[in-house]
Amino acid sequence: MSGINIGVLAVQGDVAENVMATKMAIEDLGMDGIVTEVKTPEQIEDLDGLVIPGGESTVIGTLSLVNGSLKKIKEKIASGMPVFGICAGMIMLSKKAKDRVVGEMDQPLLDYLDVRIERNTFGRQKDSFESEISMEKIGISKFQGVFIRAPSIIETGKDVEIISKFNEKIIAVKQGNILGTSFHPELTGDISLHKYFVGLVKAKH
Ligand SMILES: NC(=O)CC[C@H](N)C(=O)O
Repeated sequence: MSGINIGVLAVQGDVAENVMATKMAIEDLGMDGIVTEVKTPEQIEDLDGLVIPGGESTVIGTLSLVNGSLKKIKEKIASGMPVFGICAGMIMLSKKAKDRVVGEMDQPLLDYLDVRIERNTFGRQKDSFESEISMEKIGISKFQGVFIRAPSIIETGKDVEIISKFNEKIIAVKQGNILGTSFHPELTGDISLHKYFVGLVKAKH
């Protein structure tokens, strides 16, 4: 069997950091695989897994809609491709998102992860913070959560597993092959969560 091919959606946001963390995860697991920045539907078609980085979800959504990659990502998720949405990436995966300040938003979403999200739950850029969190359910007992204009999950559907909470707020979830976090693992130097995701991709490969 050939190596795995993981893409990092390179529209906007923390792309390079996620390419690096995913490459390190593959290497650390002793696996054969490549990680590439992807933008177009053609590049997304060939992937075994996709990371959607944090950034600004309205920008990522609108640009992906315009160039046709949103539709292609939806098709790939429907066919079972594992996907890891980080912060804005998790917002992109959701069925419904509102903003803490602005309220209901009509922004392009992938409409897969059965959750309702509140954007900017923890405040603005200046309210960014770090805190130790835990994800026992997926075997990670200690992790440094980096929260930057981070969302939280305010409602979950029946197929959604809650992986972590911080101050009573849901900050990490899993639904089948879809993984989402409010925080930014690629900014910590700890690749355990990226390794977990690569494991999902491998299992599906
Ligand atoms: N760090 C991030 O990805 C922030 C997400 C951003 N607040 C949004 O709503 O899209």
